[in-house]
Amino acid sequence: MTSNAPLSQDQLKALVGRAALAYVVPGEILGVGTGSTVNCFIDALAEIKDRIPGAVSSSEASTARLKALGIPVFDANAVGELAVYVDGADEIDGAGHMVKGGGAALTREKIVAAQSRRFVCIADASKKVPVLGRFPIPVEVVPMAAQQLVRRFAAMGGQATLRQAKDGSGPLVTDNGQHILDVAGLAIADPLGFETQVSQWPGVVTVGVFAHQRAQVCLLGTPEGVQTLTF
Ligand SMILES: O=C(CO)[C@H](O)[C@H](O)COP(=O)(O)O
Repeated sequence: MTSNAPLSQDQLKALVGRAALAYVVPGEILGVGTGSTVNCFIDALAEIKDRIPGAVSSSEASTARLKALGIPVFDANAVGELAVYVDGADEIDGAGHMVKGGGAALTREKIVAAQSRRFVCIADASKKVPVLGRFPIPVEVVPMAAQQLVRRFAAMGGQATLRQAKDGSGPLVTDNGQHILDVAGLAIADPLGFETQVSQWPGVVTVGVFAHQRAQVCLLGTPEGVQTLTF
């Protein structure tokens, strides 16, 4: 018996996670992002792990999942340029610019993306937006600069809040020992300019707008199946 029920968000994530296998280059180490969509990709990747030497990971969480599935994880400093980087996004616009960092892994994600020739973004269709900024922009910051940066964002019309740990223990601490500001209320008309400007503010480690490291391909999970966007 077949069902005509629309695919759930989880099913769409699984669909694009599997579709990304087509971009894995046999014999080459690949870069792996972070998040629930990437978890689907990692699970699918395990089925073809004999075809790749391993991965460079963008977070402790992805490293643990890769290793648990028997996929070797390499130090970014031990390898050269990567052919492909597969990661999710919180938002993606029509030019492949993204907002990332909902999972707090933005700094290592941007580093691995910068080490890779091609960024393949995997996302369900709800992530596609005309203009970035509906999702509050994550910014990883050095803790002592947090309130100074809250004021800087306020001056440009944004409301920045310090992200809290889910266990109620206080501010969330990233894999790099830093904090995250989530900046609401900004419509990012010029992603490249915004990323360039905010990256220069003292205390900013990484801004979660990925314009310099934009996607070249997006596999978007839609009710009609996987839509491939190229930028
Ligand atoms: O940037 C990220 C983590 O820092 C993720 O890619 C982004 O938050 C999307 O996650 P998900 O696939 O769970 O929706």
